[in-house]
Parts: sequence; C-alpha cells; structure tokens
Amino acid sequence: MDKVLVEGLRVDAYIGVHDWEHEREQPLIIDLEMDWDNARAATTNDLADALDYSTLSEAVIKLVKAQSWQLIETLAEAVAAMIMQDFKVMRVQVKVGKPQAIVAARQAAVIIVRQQTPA
Ligand SMILES: Nc1nc2c(c(=O)[nH]1)N=C([C@H](O)[C@@H](O)CO)CN2
Repeated sequence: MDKVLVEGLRVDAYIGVHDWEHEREQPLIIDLEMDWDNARAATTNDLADALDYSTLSEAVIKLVKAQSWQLIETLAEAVAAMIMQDFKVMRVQVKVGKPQAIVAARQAAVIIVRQQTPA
C-alpha cells in the first residue's frame, strides 16, 4: 500500500502527569504514516484526490492544542481516531515523541498503529 507521511511535526502542548507540566507547554514531535492510494492523484494531478498533508497537519495541531493531556498514549489515540474519521484513512501509524521527558534521553515516545475495518 502507498503511504503519505508527515515527519517531525512539532507541536507545543500542555501534556504530562505532573502539575508543573500543565503550567507550561512542552514540545512534542509527531510522526504520521497513513495508508493512501497515491496512484489516483498521480494520474489526475488533482489535490482533491490526494491526502492533503497540509490540511491534515493543521488538523493535528488544532486537536493537540485544544486541550491539555496526561499521557502521550492518550494523545496518540486521539490523533489516530481523528485522522481515520475526518480524512477517511484506513490505517495510520502515529508516533508521539516528548523530547523533554527524560533528561538523559533524546526523547521518550510511543508508537501506535490503528486500522479501520472496511464497512
Ligand atoms: N508511557 C508513558 N510514561 C510516562 C508518561 C507518558 O505520557 N507515557 N509521562 C510521564 C511524565 O509526564 C513525564 O513525561 C515527565 O515526568 C512519565 N511517564
């Protein structure tokens, strides 16, 4: 299956299990991998047939900033659900990285893969 990727999307968010994490935003790095048939858009040369990564990225940023979060897992689930629902994506992988989570590490992260069952 073809893919559309968004790599290294930085979103500053209120996220964490500690009170102080809800007093200042922290950067998150989000990587997205969506199953999408790119052949149609390649043939028609029409954005309407493509998975528009610009619109999708804006929707992810809006969702992340709409509320505060505890776990990066919860955020990843919400992002995956929104992408499948609003963009008619059948399968999505979401990686959410939190660079400031562990002082001695480059980042902590989770990866989830979610798939819709065809109707
Ligand atoms: N699996 C997870 N572990 C932890 C998370 C998380 O979101 N998922 N969050 C934290 C804290 O918020 C941390 O980032 C700062 O102390 C700890 N473990």
